[in-house]
Amino acid sequence: MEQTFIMIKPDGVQRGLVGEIISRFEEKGFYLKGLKLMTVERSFAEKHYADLSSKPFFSGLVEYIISGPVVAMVWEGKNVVVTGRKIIGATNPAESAPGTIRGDFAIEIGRNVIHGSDSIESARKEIALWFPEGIVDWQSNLHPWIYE
Ligand SMILES: Nc1ncnc2c1ncn2[C@@H]1O[C@H](COP(=O)(O)OP(=O)(O)OP(=O)(O)O)[C@@H](O)[C@H]1O
Repeated sequence: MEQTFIMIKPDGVQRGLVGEIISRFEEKGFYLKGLKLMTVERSFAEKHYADLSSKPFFSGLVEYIISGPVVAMVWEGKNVVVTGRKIIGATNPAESAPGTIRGDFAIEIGRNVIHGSDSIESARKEIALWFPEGIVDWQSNLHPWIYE
């Protein structure tokens, strides 16, 4: 089934939003397949955000991501990449709808609490980068209650 990479950024961890964010994905019906709290090196953050290296905010973005621990996760489910982005909300919290994570918990684009892969291909690359050891293989007993 489809998988996505979700990262709770340092502000989300510092602000005690880890449980709330995990709950939103769990309650939707997605399955948690990988989870770890970690700090990342500058070079690792630069690799994760390599596509944005030419942007003027790139160095500030990297400083932000390495400023404290992050929670790296893999979530699985039907359409989880697109639906995960909807749960997260628009990149700029000023434009994120209420009810989304950024709409409910963030004000500034540079402190927007959470990252989610923007395509199936990005998800594949990001999961390989963040979980080189692989992820846990398990199936939820709730599956028939969530899927037709
Ligand atoms: N103009 C900006 N100023 C400061 N930070 C920015 C700006 N634009 C984007 N960012 C930061 O860079 C991150 C990556 O930007 P991108 O355009 O890939 O948005 P996104 O895909 O919604 O976010 P993410 O990749 O974190 O899920 C944003 O989440 C935000 O933290």
